[in-house]
Order: sequence, then C-alpha cells, then structure tokens
Amino acid sequence: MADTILKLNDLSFSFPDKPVFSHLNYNLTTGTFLSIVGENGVGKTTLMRMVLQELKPTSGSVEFLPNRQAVNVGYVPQFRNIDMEYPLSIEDFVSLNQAGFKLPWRSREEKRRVRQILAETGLVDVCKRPLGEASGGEKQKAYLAQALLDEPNLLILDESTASLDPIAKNELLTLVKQINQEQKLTVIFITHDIPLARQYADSYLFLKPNHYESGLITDLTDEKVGKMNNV
Ligand SMILES: Nc1ncnc2c1ncn2[C@@H]1O[C@H](COP(=O)(O)OP(=O)(O)OP(=O)(O)O)[C@@H](O)[C@H]1O
Repeated sequence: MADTILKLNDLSFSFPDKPVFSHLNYNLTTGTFLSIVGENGVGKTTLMRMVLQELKPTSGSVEFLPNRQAVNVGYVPQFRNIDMEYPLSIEDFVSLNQAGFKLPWRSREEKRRVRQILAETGLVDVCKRPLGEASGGEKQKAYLAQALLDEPNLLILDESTASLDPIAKNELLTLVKQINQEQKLTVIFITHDIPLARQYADSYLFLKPNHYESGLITDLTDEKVGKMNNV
C-alpha cells in the first residue's frame, strides 16, 4: 500500500470571529500532486498555515508520517512583484535558503548545490541578473529554486502561478511536475484555476464553506464543479 505523508484528522479551525472549516479528513499519499481548489476566503491559505504549523487547529490534528522530522516542507508563495532595486542576483536569492549562508564564503559544496538547483530550474543563463529585473516567470522559478534547495519532500505552491502569463504558468508547473515524477516529491498546489489543476494534478481537495470533497482529478468533472459551486 502507498505511504501517507500527511493526514488531516477531523481538522477544524476558527478565527475568534470566524469559523473557517470543520471536520476535515484527508490522507495525502507520498508522491501525489494534489490540487486544493475553492473560492476566495474558503480557507485554503489557513489550511496551509496549519500544515506549516503557523496556526494551531481548533480541534483535530495535522499529522506528518512517519513522523514530523521525516517531512521537510518547502513553500513557494503567491507571486509578489519585487522592487527593481532589489540588490541580490537570482543566484544569491536562491542561496538565501542555505544553512549558514554568508556571501561570499559559501563552501564549494554549497556552491555546487546552488548550481545544480539553478540548472534543474532552468535559471543558469540568467542567474547573475538582479532578481528585481527578472521576468515574473523567472522570479517564481527563483522562489521555487529557493524552496528546493532545502530538499523538501513536501512542496506547497500557494497560488504561485496566479498573475503569471499562460506560458510562464505552464513552464513552472511542467518543471514542478517533472520533479514530482522523477523525485517522488509530494506537491500541494493551491489554485483557483480548475483547468490548470486538471492539467497537472493527480488528486483534488475542493473546499466549500461547511463542505468539502476530494478524489482523483479525473473525477473533478464540470458537472461536479457546478454541483460544488451550488452547495
Ligand atoms: N487573521 C485572521 N483573522 C480573522 N479572519 C481571518 C484571518 N485570516 C484570514 N481570515 C479569514 O478566514 C477566511 C479564510 O481565509 P483564507 O485566506 O484561508 O482563504 P483562501 O481560501 O486562501 O482565500 P483566497 O483564495 O482569497 O486566498 C477568510 O474569510 C478570511 O477573511
């Protein structure tokens, strides 16, 4: 039987003035590309904040398997524009996630690892460019590379493709899908874009206020999306 990396056990969460979701149960299998979908404000980011252990469940639990230490979570945020004057190059920005990062005293091994990640993410040719001058797609790849440098086995993409053009969206997700398949990296992709989820994900978790549904992405038909939107 396939291994589970993350379990949501009867998970409920409320802010003091707002219940967000209740009694959520989900088993995430190692190596799955899961898409979490649902309208604005339904609680997708709140759920990820619990996985990142920034928020504590009101009841229930988030369980990492086989144990907390075995799961290294990487996080790629939503696209944020970076000031043109931002001083670091793409390479130095990616290196920020390296333990003991001290420019320019990185060890040979640390430099080799950064080079390897830059190659994996297709950033070698632009790595000396100031991050502020990079395109939107290159900036998101730099965030991805930064997250991958720490060798996560669970990667969260939190609306990371929102506001990218279709070519950059597909480039980023093709790259993530390739790493997901080659290295069995488990991926949680939060998005509003159901066609994009269908193109790349294996499974879905659809959140609605007081309701959720999950399954294989092939079962997320237009009819089901319509039904979910009317719940
Ligand atoms: N710190 C907070 N205090 C109170 N309410 C909050 C707080 N943070 C978020 N909320 C509310 O909790 C609900 C869930 O927010 P969340 O950001 O998780 O939704 P989301 O599904 O990620 O939305 P979006 O797709 O717009 O990013 C929203 O109604 C939001 O306004």
